[in-house]
Amino acid sequence: MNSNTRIACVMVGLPARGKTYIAQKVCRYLQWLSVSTKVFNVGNYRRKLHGAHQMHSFFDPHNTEGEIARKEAALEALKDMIKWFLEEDGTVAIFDATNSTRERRCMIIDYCKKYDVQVMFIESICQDESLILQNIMDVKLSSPDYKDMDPEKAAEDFRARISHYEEAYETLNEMKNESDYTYAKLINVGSQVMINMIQGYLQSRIVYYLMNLHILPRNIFFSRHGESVYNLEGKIGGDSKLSPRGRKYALALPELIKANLGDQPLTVWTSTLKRTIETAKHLQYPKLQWKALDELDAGVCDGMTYEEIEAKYPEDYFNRDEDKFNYRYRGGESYRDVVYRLEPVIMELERQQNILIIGHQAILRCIYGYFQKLSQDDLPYVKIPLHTVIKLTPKAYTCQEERYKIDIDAVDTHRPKPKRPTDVSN
Ligand SMILES: O=P(O)(O)OC[C@H]1O[C@@](CO)(OP(=O)(O)O)[C@@H](O)[C@@H]1O
Repeated sequence: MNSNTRIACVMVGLPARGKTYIAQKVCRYLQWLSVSTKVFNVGNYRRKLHGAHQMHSFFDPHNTEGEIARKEAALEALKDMIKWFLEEDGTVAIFDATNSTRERRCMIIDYCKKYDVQVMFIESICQDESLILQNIMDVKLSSPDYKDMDPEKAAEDFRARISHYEEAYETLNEMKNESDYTYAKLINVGSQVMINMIQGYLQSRIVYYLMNLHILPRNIFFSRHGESVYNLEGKIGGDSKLSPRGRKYALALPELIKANLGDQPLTVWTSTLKRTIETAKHLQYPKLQWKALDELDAGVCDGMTYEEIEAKYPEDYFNRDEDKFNYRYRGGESYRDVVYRLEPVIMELERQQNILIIGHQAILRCIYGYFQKLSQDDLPYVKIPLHTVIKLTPKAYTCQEERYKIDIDAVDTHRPKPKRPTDVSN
């Protein structure tokens, strides 16, 4: 990938079409892959410049004052975006606004051209009235625009705002001077994607990701394998079997899943290692083994205890705690390496509905970190205990989380981040 690549993903579409949802998802996906990415939400600039409580008339295309004010907000956001590219070495900016007229899109293209920023439009079209309504209820009414307002009045005002935008809305159209624009048009998120002039690696990754997104309700379950013989002995890696308590956990798992899911369909994903396959043994669902889900490779330290590593490779042991995300075991992997190898798993997870992943400590940390937006500092230390099922339910912009601990004892394999004496300067 060319390190000078700068891409502005410019959202297009009427209000309440899921643009912000898509913007946030793409941002998270790229940040997780260590691509420097940031969302610029023009609504926030508008509120900062012109106050939060603008009623629908502000958005009327015949209201010249409102028109000027909205353009001003867009320009402010554009300036900040360019500043971010230049000063903070940004790679992908997501410009989140309606950008619903050709004039506005033309202005953005001209502005970005000057700074050698590629523009990729992402248009979201939604024809499903019930989804639009749900979006208004779930997201828009809690926006700062409608703080302390009667929800019915707020919904009415928001609908009037949409009508104003509808009046002026021009969909991306290759017949109307937009034939050389780079864009992806999403119709009813998850059902149809049309693309034009996509170029380069990053743009195609983004399009592929957009093609896999859906907004159907579903649950993602995570469980580590039951306690393994190596866990009991404090050894890392390896391919050991379950301990007697681990086998008990495997027996108890189906009931917990059934109690949560009822008769809904589910697919179980495991790694290719014995301890996850054994844990999935009693689950009566379709199963899939992924090599990509195998535990972080500890290289020369595989099969050792942390104490043995500290004694034999003290420098490595220290370095790992200094920067656990980037530390790569000799002949093995780092958390960063694991994130890259899990990319196809995330892509497939986005496409699927109910999935249970029976995985490993480091692997589940990386996948959980994607959904819960953990930083690279926190991700390698997050607690994913044995004999616990984590259920994630994706919501508008967050993931609701529940944890179910099965009452079967297991060792604790979590090592907290060691506290180093802080630098005392006077
Ligand atoms: O990154 P740290 O915190 O060492 O955790 C990863 C380790 O977790 C372990 C257990 O200590 O996972 P698992 O139980 O899946 O075998 C090791 O195999 C693995 O090296």
